[in-house]
Amino acid sequence: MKIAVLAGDGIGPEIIAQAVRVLTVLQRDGLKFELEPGLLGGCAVDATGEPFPEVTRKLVTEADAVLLGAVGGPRYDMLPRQQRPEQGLLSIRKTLGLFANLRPAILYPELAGASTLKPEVVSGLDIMIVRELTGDIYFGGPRGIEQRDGQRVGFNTMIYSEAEIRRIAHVAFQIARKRSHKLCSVDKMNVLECTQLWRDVVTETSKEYPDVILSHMLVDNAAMQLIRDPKQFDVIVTGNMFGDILSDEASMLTGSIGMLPSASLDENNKGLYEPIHGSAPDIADKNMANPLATILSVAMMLRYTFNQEDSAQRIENSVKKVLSQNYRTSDIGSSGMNMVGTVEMGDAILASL
Ligand SMILES: NC(=O)c1ccc[n+]([C@@H]2O[C@H](COP(=O)([O-])OP(=O)(O)OC[C@H]3O[C@@H](n4cnc5c(N)ncnc54)[C@H](O)[C@@H]3O)[C@@H](O)[C@H]2O)c1
Ligand SMILES: CC(C)[C@H](C(=O)O)[C@@H](O)C(=O)O
Ligand SMILES: [Mg+2]
Repeated sequence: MKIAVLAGDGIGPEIIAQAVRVLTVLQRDGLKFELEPGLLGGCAVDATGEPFPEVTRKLVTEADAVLLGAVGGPRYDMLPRQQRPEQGLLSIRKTLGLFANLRPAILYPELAGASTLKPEVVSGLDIMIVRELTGDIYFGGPRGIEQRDGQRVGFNTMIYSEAEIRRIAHVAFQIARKRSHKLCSVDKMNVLECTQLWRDVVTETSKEYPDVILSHMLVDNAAMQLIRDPKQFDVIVTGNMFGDILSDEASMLTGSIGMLPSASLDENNKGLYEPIHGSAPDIADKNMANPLATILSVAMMLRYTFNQEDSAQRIENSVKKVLSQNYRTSDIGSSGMNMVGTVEMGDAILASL
C-alpha cells in the first residue's frame, strides 16, 4: 500500500507532520504501507510553476490513498486562476474521480463548552454530510469574466447530470442505512432548475431504499436549522457548493473547524483524506494549529480505503483520551485546560495511542 502525502501550504506541513507521526507508530506496530511525499498547491507553484505538476499526478494516480494538509494563501491570490493552489486541489479531485466527500461533524462531549452554541443544543451531535465533489458550479462551463456592453460581467454555470446526482445519492442512502435510516437532501429547487433535477433524482433513487426516510430541505433553511436544532439531522446529502458551506458551518457546532476530518472517495473507495479547513495563513508557522482534524482524517483513511477498522478506532480513541485529559489547542481551549501547541498535541496523541 502506498500513501501519497501532500503537506501543502500554510499550516499544512505542521498538521501533516503530526499525522505522519501517528502513521509511523501504526507502521511500527505492523501495518504495511509506504509514505511518499509530493507537492500540491502553492508549494508546487513555487517549485514548478504549476499547482498540480505531472510528477504529483503520477504519484497520486499510483498511490492507494492520499493524505493532504491544505493549500492556498494570500501570496498566491493574484495568480491567474489556472495557477492558483486551489486549482491544484480541484484538479486532483477531478483526476482521481473523488465524487463522494464525507464530512462527519461529531461533538466530542469534552468540547461541548467549546462550541459557540449552548451545550444542550449540540451535545451528542453526530452528523454525516455527504457532499458531491466533482460537479456543480465548481466545474461547470461556460465560466469567466468578460466585457459586455461596456462593463465586466462574471458568470459560472451550475450543472449536474442525473448520473452524477444518482451516484452520490446511492452513497448517501447506503450511509444512512448503516446509521439511523434518515437522509435529508439539501437543494434550492424553489429557484434553480439544476437543483430541481437534484430533488427529482434523489427522490427517484429513494425507491430503492424503502427503509430510509428521505426528507428535503432548501439550503437557506438548512443553514438556519443547523444552528437552531442541529440534532434533527443525521445524514445530509447535497451538492458541491452547498456542501462546502454547510460543512464549515457544521464544524462550529463541534467546537472548531480544526476538528473536522474528511474522506473524498471514488467508486472503489480509493480516497483522498484531508481536514475540511484551509491553510490558515493567520496562524501558520506559530505551532498553533489544531492537528486533530488531520489525525482524524488518517482514521478515515484506515477505515474507508484500507479496511483497518481497529486501527481507525485506535486513533479515534486516542483523540477522545487526549480531550478527556484536557489537552487543548487554542481554537478549542478555555480556562482551566491544558493548553498546548500543534507539536505537543501530537505528543499527547502518540502517548495515548
Ligand atoms: N482543503 C483546502 O486545502 C482548503 C480548504 C479551505 C480553504 N483553503 C484555502 O486556505 C486559505 C485560507 O482560507 P480561509 O482563511 O478562508 O479558511 P481556513 O479554514 O484556512 O481558516 C479559517 C479560520 O479557521 C482557523 N483554522 C483553520 N484551521 C485551523 C486549525 N487546524 N486549527 C486552528 N484554527 C484553524 C484559521 O486560523 C482561520 O481563522 C485560502 O487560500 C483558501 O483558499 C484550502
Ligand atoms: C479550497 C477549496 C477549493 C475547497 C472547496 O471549496 O472545496 C475547500 O474550501 C474545501 O472545503 O475543501
Ligand atoms: Mg471549504
